[in-house]
Amino acid sequence: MRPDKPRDPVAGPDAGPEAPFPVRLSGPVIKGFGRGSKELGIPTANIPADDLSEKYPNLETGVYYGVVALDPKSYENENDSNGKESTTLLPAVLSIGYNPFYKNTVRSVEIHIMPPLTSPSPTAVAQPKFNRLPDFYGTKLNLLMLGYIRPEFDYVSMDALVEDIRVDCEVARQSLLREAYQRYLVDDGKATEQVSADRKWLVTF
Ligand SMILES: Cc1cc2nc3c(=O)[nH]c(=O)nc-3n(C[C@H](O)[C@H](O)[C@H](O)COP(=O)(O)O)c2cc1C
Ligand SMILES: Nc1ncnc2c1ncn2[C@@H]1O[C@H](COP(=O)(O)OP(=O)(O)O)[C@@H](O)[C@H]1O
Ligand SMILES: [Mg+2]
Repeated sequence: MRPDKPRDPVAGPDAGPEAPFPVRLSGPVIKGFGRGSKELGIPTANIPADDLSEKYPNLETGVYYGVVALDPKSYENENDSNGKESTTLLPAVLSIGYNPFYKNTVRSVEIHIMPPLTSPSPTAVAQPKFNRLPDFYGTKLNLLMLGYIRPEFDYVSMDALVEDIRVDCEVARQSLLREAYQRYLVDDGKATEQVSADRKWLVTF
């Protein structure tokens, strides 16, 4: 169960991602158990977890934040109205694990894509409206994980799970708004070679 104590507003060092981050994951968006949108009102794009243990044998289960890109060849976003392919980088919060509340027996990677940091946050309020995009099953997704938020918990109720995910969205947002993290989303001209290489990886499909 979740420990009964207040949550930190940000996660990870202000100076920027600390080892093992950034962690790169990618894969096609697959079907999950169909609970995210229907039961929780929180859509999560699931990607295969198969190669995790080989690529990152020490990666803990838990909740993380980072940046995602969707392959523009199969996913059109609002910047594509002129027919030109472009890739938008978006903030994300995700869980990797067994969803103790649902007692899954296989590990899953579930990514909730949030609105751009320049838009008002829909989860800053007690009655949140989680971000919803047109479906993009089958689209290739690149994810750069930048920090760890918390372990996965079981909960006394679905409302308690939803409230904790709402707070995760806010923690992810506040964490990514810090300069050393925001530069993965927006080119501020101050990116190091490593940050530029990670940004380039994100938009390469
Ligand atoms: C940010 C975030 C945090 C989550 N934390 C937990 C958790 O602590 N415990 C849990 O059982 N499930 C957690 N989940 C997983 C949800 O239960 C899961 O997304 C839901 O079961 C939808 O599954 P589906 O994609 O297979 O439909 C979390 C999901 C997200 C996006
Ligand atoms: N903000 C979002 N973040 C992630 N996926 C979203 C979002 N908005 C819409 N989707 C779509 O919803 C699907 C996930 O919904 P969900 O109810 O979790 O179903 P599933 O159990 O199949 O993963 C994603 O695969 C994607 O196509
Ligand atoms: Mg899902």
